Amino acid sequence: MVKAVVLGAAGGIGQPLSLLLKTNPAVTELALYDIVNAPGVAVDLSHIATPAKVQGYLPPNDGLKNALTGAQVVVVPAGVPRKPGMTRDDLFKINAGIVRDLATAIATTAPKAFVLVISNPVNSTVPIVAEVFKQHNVFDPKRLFGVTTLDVVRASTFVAEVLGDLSLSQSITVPVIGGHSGVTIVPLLSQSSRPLPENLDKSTIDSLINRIQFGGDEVVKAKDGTGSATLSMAYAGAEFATKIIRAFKGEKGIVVPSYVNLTQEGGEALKKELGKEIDYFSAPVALGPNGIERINGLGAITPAERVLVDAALPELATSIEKGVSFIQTPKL
Ligand SMILES: NC(=O)c1ccc[n+]([C@@H]2O[C@H](COP(=O)([O-])OP(=O)(O)OC[C@H]3O[C@@H](n4cnc5c(N)ncnc54)[C@H](O)[C@@H]3O)[C@@H](O)[C@H]2O)c1
Ligand SMILES: O=C(O)C[C@H](O)C(=O)O
Repeated sequence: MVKAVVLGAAGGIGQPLSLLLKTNPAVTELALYDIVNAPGVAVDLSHIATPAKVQGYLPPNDGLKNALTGAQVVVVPAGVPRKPGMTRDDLFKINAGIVRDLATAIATTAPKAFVLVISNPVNSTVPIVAEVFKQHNVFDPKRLFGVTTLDVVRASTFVAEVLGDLSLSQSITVPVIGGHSGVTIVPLLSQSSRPLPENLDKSTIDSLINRIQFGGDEVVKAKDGTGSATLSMAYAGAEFATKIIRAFKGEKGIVVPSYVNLTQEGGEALKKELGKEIDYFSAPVALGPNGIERINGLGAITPAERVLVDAALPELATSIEKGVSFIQTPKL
């Protein structure tokens, strides 16, 4: 039995993500919570002929608590998206409080659930969730994930485009490490499961890296003020949730990049490799029934990739500190 919960289920990501979770036969219960429209979305999805029993919840009458009760997996795409000209960090002002309040509800109602954070800025919202859980003495780093899968999906697609054959995209995996914004997104093209041609010129490689790092801006610009990536994010979020559920149900050998807390198996070794005392980083993690079993290291990265990692660290550290102090600093 797997109960999955989507917080922010009526939004641009929430609706298609809920649809994809409803089509996952491993999900037996699907709870959809939003401050608006969730019951309608739930009734609509409930007519789909798959096992999950779907229920929608709004804030009144303990809606959030009832949605979360008994949850194994909680996916959080609640919050505002970017408009052209904004950075993800510009969303902090609104989304930090939303994520804090939802994390408080998860910590008190479903503290053992796997929490998958999509709301931006991910580099700060994941530390926010961790600090809230610490305040409630229920923090387990193995169960908290920043969803960076869209960067991985983009890397597969854009590499396949460079290779001139989109049909390759589903078989190409490229580890994307660091964090989830601009220069903190570090694709390790040298570790692509399908090597790039050796004679590829530097400007093609540089623009490929730049496109993966700023793929989100490409969508924000194209949507022209109406939001950011929703459909590709729903696909990526469902892919990630499916892997968490498969590992939870006992499948072995699943390794996925995710933005995680480094106070756990493999974290110290990774910090040594990074050469920086940092508490969160996106790296490939090995999954098991209790969440993260081990954080993997960087592998054999090239000197050029090392430059990208070094460039990511200062911004990451600032974003982490911003999230942590949002919870730790007493409000006047
Ligand atoms: N991690 C990633 O790769 C990634 C990718 C795309 C978007 N995002 C982020 O995901 C978030 C959502 O994007 P979207 O396009 O779906 O936005 P959206 O505005 O379409 O949907 C957000 C939903 O959250 C709901 N919401 C707001 N406050 C809430 C609360 N307190 N409790 C429950 N629900 C609440 C809204 O009612 C809305 O339905 C944004 O912060 C965006 O930046 C992250
Ligand atoms: O770009 C955004 O603001 C949304 C998301 O983080 C993305 O990468 O598409």
